[in-house]
Amino acid sequence: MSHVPRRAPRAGIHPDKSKSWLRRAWPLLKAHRALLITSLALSFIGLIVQVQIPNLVRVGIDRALVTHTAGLTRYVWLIAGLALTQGVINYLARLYLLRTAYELEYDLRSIVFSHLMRMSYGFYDRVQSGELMSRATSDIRAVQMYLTFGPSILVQCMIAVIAFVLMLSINPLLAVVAMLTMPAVAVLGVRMRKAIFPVSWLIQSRLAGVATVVDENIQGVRIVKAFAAEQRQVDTLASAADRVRWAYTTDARLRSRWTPVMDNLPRLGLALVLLVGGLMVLHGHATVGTVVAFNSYVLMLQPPFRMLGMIIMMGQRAAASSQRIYDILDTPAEIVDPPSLEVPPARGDLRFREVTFAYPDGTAALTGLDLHIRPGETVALVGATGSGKSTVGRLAARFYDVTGGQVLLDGTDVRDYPLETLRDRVGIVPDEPFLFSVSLHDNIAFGRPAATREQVVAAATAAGADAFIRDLPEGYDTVVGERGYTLSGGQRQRVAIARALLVNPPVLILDDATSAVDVRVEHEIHESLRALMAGRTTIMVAHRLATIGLADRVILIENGRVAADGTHASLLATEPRYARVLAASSEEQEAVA
Ligand SMILES: Nc1ncnc2c1ncn2[C@@H]1O[C@H](COP(=O)(O)OP(=O)(O)OP(=O)(O)O)[C@@H](O)[C@H]1O
Repeated sequence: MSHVPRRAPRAGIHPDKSKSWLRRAWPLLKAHRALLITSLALSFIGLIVQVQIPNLVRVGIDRALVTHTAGLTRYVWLIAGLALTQGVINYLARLYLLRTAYELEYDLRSIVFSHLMRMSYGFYDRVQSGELMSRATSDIRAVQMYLTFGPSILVQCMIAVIAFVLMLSINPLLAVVAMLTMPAVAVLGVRMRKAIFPVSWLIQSRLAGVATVVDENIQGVRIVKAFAAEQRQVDTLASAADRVRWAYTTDARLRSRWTPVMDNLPRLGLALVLLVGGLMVLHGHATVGTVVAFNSYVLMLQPPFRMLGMIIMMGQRAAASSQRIYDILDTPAEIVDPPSLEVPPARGDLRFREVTFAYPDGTAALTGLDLHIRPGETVALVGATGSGKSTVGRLAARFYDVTGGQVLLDGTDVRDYPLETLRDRVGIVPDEPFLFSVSLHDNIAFGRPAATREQVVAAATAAGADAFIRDLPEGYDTVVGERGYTLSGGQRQRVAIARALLVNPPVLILDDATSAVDVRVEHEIHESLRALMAGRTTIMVAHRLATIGLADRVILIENGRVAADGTHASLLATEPRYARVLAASSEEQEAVA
């Protein structure tokens, strides 16, 4: 996998939960202050320049056109020059603001994603992946928008103060008249946003609903077809799409009601200025240039007032979004590195001592499990469905921590190993392996990205994957996964085994990892495993007799503890429960076949 050098986030979120959301985000904002402040300062300077333009128009009209005391071109050039300057300044201000926004977004995304990667199995058991995706995208965007565009809008509002002061110095009465419509613009702007905003939320969540329906039905299209449920699923989509349509129509109705109001307020302002200003001109209390200039001010000042409503809503949304992001960041990783980093040399001795374990939702899975697996042993775990076999592997790799008792690897509690070392020593191949949408080489080298092609091929050969990979159009460079070549279940399992083998762990856990491979290939895999890695401790969660036959020892698990322990032959002879479990699982397999 190619590794792009990345920059670490410049700062984090303040860990103190009692602080307000903005104060917690402050370190992040502070880390980017140079860019943000430059952008705000530039936009402030740009606004000062902008405010000068109507004033120059006023002086130009009065002197060049009314009193003929100055030349016209001079003002034209001055105004053009100011407009150009303002354009350049605004260009830079906007560029820096957007850069700040995307830098912030990058940091937030890195912080959230790194945290998600640290979270343990228990966390992912509890949360919904769709919800996490939304937090990782729209919530981050909402916070970023407010943190950067919020200050920028506030700076734009300052234009109002500057312009008002300037207007007061020119004509106090007309200045007040020009500002008359502003409170109405601000109040109506807030009302408009309040009316429209909930509908925008609704649109977002309903669009997400449609996306989920589409996504699930495309992922599960084989099931839909198997049950000839196409029409029903189309109906499900239609009703989700109908909800989106309703939300959009409501949004359109609200917008078409509000937009004319908001658009006409400036015209009302213009009319007022023309009325009062015009009367003043007629009575000699104001100049024509003043009326023209004040018209420009009215038009210039309304947008920032309109945006006040937006900034309030953006603030509310950002507060809610930040809370959801903080909820993730405030969830501590349950499985973390221990303080002491002394570890014994790897031998592959695994011992479960009085282990009890319940999943985070309270389901008891292990209830006093005692088991010792010696270095180099191959052990099959056999038991009824739900008896706790997979859980044994998950605790050995410390995906979860035991509720009681201890899991010892080479005499040391797994909780005393640095996680990276532990995962190097305990390799686990799940029954439903996940492949990334990258090449087979990169999928196999996932745990050892620096591995050479020879090492990857050796691992694939041991896992019985080399032959079929070579037959693929692009061999090891074939891209698999969602957007690539589709492998069969058994082929995927072999790739996953190769991936675990490349790390060369002293303890290998095959959690039903060969269930989709036919018995002959399974035998080949185990033969090559045996030859290649004599001395490796292997635990197999096994249902098939053929798999069990490969084990030195069989452990019968019942209700989360060891019910019997011995060779296949001895258990078959002495343990009726073992015979019953085998009979049940072979019946199950026949039913599946
Ligand atoms: N992530 C989880 N959250 C909550 N309960 C779980 C979780 N995984 C497993 N369990 C429960 O823990 C118990 C033991 O599960 P485990 O997967 O270890 O059984 P198993 O023997 O491997 O079963 P199977 O042969 O069907 O794979 C079961 O009651 C199961 O429902």
